[in-house]
Amino acid sequence: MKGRFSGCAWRLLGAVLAGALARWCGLGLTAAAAWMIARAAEQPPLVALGLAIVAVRGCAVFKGVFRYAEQLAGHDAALRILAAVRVRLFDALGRERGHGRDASALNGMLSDVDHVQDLLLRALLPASGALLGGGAGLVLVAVVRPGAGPVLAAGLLVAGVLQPCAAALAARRLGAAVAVRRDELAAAGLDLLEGADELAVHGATDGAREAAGRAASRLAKLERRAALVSGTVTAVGFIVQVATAAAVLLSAREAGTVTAAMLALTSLVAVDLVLELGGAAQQAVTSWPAVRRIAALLRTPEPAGSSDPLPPGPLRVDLLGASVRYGARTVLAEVDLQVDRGRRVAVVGPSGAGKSTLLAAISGAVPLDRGSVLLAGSPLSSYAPDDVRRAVCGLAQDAHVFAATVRANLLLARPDATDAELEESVRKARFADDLAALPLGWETPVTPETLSGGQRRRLLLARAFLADPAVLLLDEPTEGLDTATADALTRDLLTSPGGGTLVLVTHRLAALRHADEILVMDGGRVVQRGPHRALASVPGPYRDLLDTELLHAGAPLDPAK
Ligand SMILES: Nc1ncnc2c1ncn2[C@@H]1O[C@H](COP(=O)(O)OP(=O)(O)OP(=O)(O)O)[C@@H](O)[C@H]1O
Repeated sequence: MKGRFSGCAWRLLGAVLAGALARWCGLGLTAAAAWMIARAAEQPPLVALGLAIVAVRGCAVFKGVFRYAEQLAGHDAALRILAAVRVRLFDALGRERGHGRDASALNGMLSDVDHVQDLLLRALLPASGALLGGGAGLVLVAVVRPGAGPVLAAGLLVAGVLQPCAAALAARRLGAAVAVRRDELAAAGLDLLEGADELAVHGATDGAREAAGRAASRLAKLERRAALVSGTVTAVGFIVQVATAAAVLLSAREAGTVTAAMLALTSLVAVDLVLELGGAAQQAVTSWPAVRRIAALLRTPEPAGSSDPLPPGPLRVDLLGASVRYGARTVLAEVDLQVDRGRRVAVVGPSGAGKSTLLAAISGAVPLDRGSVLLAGSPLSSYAPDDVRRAVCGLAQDAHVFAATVRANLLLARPDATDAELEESVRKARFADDLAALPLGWETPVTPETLSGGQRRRLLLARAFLADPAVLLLDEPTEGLDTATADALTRDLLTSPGGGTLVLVTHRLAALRHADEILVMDGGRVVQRGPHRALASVPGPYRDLLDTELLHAGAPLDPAK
């Protein structure tokens, strides 16, 4: 991969060189043309203009050739770099597996990659061309008329430093504000489109439309301001350009009309070249944050070269002071957990207690802020990520049903599963009746939209059973089932022989008397732990949850029995 980047560096250097040559030809063309026109006014013999004529033709031709070469080499280098960055980005994403990224975050990342291209083609190449071109103009003027050199240098300084700084500042301030307003408008538009039915039902369509209108006018106002600032910066650049050329003309007037005209026009072009720095600075400011995000992601450490093999059968899981943070918020706080091989642990607690996060921490799908996860006594990182993925999995809240047949959706977990194993998995997951009702049975094509929430969950549960991992993590597997079926399924999970080590997140407590241990979580912490009988017999959060469940079921509050 390094070789691929260094190959791109050479191409990029070639593009910079071609860009510089194109600009030097442009300067040469202007200087020669200006000299030729001014000299022609003196009506010399044609032969005196011969060299200038050749120079004008030559510079004009080569300017186009070099410009083309610059574009070709620049785009070639940028596209190669982009391809290499994308490959590395997907590798890095694979390594950090999930880590709280959703589809829109991934889309954002891919558009970040496009900024790498913008930075190269719209900032780096124009900036290098501007500096090399402007510098060459200065050298030419200073050599022909040393006195005019400082005058042009002053003009170049204003055009090449102050103007880009002003442009960058405006891009930074207004660009960020415009992005916020654009998001606001997009969100308001989406609300109007996707929530049209609900808005109509509640008579809130006009209000939502007005909110979107207000967001649109706020954006338009800001964009007008941005356009005004950008126009002002461009106008100032133009004034600096003309003023510099006039000042050079004045300072060189004693060198004769021909030389003075040539120097003035050369200065005009030199400042014009340097003014490209304004656009380059704007682009750099816009693209830099995205490029930094990409660079940070690419720094995700490569997996260790060698990895331990995972022992066969159910595996022991240990969490040692595991903490997870999302931004400034701690959602899992120093959780300790030991689950021996083949043991079955249930996790309960109110919504937002951190139960799903705990499962994600065990599987390594979210990075720990502090603490560690051990699998069979060794840190997760000591095993190959693919081995961990296969050994520690199950049913996550955001598990996906693929647009394929029921059979294909299940075989994804174990392509070599027999029909008997497939049938056993759907029976255990209570999906058999749903399957029988499907028009083509196992061969029925399904999508996330064609199944009900409960059916989707049961199909995914069947897939988790079929996978039969060494550590089975189940997040609310009984969601969408009636309470009797849900309790029967939970009881099966906790009592049937075989299977891997189980960590089960559930909100139904009725069948938990069969669990080896129950963890009660609240606010990211384990607030109570123990077997059902012990927890149910003392006042505390578990007893409260149990009382609530029994009250809802209309049963007497005698949970310890
Ligand atoms: N990707 C994320 N970014 C930011 N905060 C998150 C993210 N995922 C979860 N959280 C927050 O972490 C906390 C714990 O979430 P978690 O999903 O683990 O709770 P839970 O106990 O499983 O809840 P529920 O029973 O409702 O599924 C919640 O407050 C949630 O808002």
